[in-house]
Amino acid sequence: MPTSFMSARASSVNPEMKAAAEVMMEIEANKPAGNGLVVGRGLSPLSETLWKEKANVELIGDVSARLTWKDLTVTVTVAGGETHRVLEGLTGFAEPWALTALMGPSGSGKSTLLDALAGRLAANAFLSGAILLNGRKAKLSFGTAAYVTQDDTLIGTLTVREMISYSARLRLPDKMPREEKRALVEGTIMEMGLQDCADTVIGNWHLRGISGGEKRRVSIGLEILMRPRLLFLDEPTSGLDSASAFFVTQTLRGLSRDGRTVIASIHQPSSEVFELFDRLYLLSGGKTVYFGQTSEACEFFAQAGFPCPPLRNPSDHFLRCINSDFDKVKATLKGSLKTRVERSDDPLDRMTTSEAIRTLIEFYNHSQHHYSAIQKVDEISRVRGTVLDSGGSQASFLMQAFTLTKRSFVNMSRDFGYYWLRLLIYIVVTICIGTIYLNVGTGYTSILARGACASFVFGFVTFMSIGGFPSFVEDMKVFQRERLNGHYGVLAFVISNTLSAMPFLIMITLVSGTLCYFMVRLHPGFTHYLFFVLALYASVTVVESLMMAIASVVPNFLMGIIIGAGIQGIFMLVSGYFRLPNDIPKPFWRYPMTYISFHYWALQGQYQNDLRGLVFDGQAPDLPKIPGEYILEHIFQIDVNRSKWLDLSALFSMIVIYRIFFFLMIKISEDVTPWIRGYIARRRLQKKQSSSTDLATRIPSLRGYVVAIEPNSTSSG
Ligand SMILES: Nc1ncnc2c1ncn2[C@@H]1O[C@H](COP(=O)(O)OP(=O)(O)OP(=O)(O)O)[C@@H](O)[C@H]1O
Repeated sequence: MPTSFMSARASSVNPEMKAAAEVMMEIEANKPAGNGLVVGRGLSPLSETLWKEKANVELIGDVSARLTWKDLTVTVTVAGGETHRVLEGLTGFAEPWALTALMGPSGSGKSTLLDALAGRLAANAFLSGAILLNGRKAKLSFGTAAYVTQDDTLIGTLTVREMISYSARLRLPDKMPREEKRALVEGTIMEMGLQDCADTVIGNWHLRGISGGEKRRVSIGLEILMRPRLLFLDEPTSGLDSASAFFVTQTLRGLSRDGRTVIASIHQPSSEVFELFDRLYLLSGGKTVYFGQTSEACEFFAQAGFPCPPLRNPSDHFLRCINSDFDKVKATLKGSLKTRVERSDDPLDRMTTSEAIRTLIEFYNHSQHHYSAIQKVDEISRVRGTVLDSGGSQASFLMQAFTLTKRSFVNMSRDFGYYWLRLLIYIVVTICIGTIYLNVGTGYTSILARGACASFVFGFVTFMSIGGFPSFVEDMKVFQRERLNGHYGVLAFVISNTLSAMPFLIMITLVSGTLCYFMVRLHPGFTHYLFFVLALYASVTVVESLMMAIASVVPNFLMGIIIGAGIQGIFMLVSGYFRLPNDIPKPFWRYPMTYISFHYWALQGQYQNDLRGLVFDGQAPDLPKIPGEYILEHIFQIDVNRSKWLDLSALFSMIVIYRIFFFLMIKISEDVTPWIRGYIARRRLQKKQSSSTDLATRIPSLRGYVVAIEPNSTSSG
């Protein structure tokens, strides 16, 4: 038997091992296809039974995902440093061949539980407890698990088919024939019932596109395309009509029947949809009300004293029993409904929902469901299964970079606001510059006019690139969703983002630069024209790169624009126009700020490009002519020994530096930030534990509680 498929830490001929070997032989028979795409069905229900009997063995080769969580508690820090427990001591599991529903009233913690399981908690949340995948601690983001979040972050200018096709090309192996890829895409479109809108654009602020429910189905389709081993869905049926909700849930059930592990939070399923779920996890106020077979939930509620009335949808009944948000309204109406309440045999009419929830939680904690959940979690956790590799992209780096560049280019070319409106504004503004400085000449006053014109072009015209920021923020949102689901790497994104914008930036700067150059009649000669256009292109690209780097840190478009504008304002101040270079206060403003400012390099280069070699009139007709070199050195205080091409190189280097910075910011937020947050969370927990130990030493009766807050803790994120 190949060692990659089996590693047993038990003696060679014990019965456990024999059974495990039988399991592995079956896995071997269901081995994934040779193209590397995991299409195997995992273990059959027969093997599943065998697997259940295993314990304390290492089971390698079974590519299905068994997720367990034990004593999971999530605490968030709210305003004023107060902490608030969102989830409290949850224990449960999710297995292949079973579709698990997470249900509960709004605010009960469904999304938080999914986020915690998927390793995507917010920065102010930290968790304690153990989450294990196949008996091991695992990082579930970046492709190991797929997650369909509540928001549909899609590219509005693409059609449904294009969106799914690009996604397929980004993730499927390069070697897979086009026909097969197309078949997968079409299959997904069919599964999600999107045939009728497959060629309709998704829609954005200026394009009316598909409906909200269709967007939801596209989001789900994008994730089920690769048949992930572990799939989380946050309210996949919200916004869908009952028929669509049924078919979508049926697809998810089909996926689970294929050996995948699927957990979905769901709000208000119809009885038909509800029956499609195998296991139900009911939450209220962050606590478990019920976890067990869906088919046994009604009996559980009946035993707890809350039988589901005939002809009522069980899920409606459960949610009515555990939603305490309207207790106050009920209390107010109690007087007017007195007679009805007295005659009613509904227990909920005779107690508040908070009381009902307390009763149910208490009942669950002492129920067989709870004990068997704990037993099952221990059983699954003991078996150390396969370390699931990232189920993300199987496409090569080049394929990812090429597809992303193409997709981004198509998106930009269709986005009116992104480039076309900007191109129009650039043309209008440069025509204004051209008419104001028309044929500037070489008179005495033109010296100042040329300086002012260059300063306006490299200061304000480049500043207008900030207008692309809202689109960058949208790009970043799509990137974050796709990246967390492992669709492609950071480098491929940064490269594609740089390349795809190039044609538009060249077009914008070529058109506006040419208009400005010839209308103002700057220093004649092709190299002078080329330098001017290249410096303009480099400056606009630096601003784009700077804004993209800001978008990676500040994903809010208003804050991003304010920060970007502030940075550019500071750069302009030290560019050498508003204050001459030698007069800029030292050391901070002169060094390093002038050298960091791209305006400084652009202006220095353009001054040289424009003035060197020209001769200007003196202040009066009888005064001698002034050579450009003299103006450069003595009026604009420019180092004439430095080549203007060096200034241009500095500008191009800045593009590279900002792009590297952009790359690093993403990597830091992915790798370093969670580590720091984890460290802080551990420190906080340790502090809490030591203060509890102090208390317990002083008050012996508290000792038992100290043990209760010592579960092995993991950091958030
Ligand atoms: N990072 C956070 N900071 C502050 N509060 C939070 C945070 N995350 C969750 N909460 C709070 O925890 C509670 C549970 O939120 P969660 O989004 O998990 O609920 P939900 O059951 O998914 O609700 P819905 O069905 O409305 O989406 C809410 O009261 C929410 O405000």
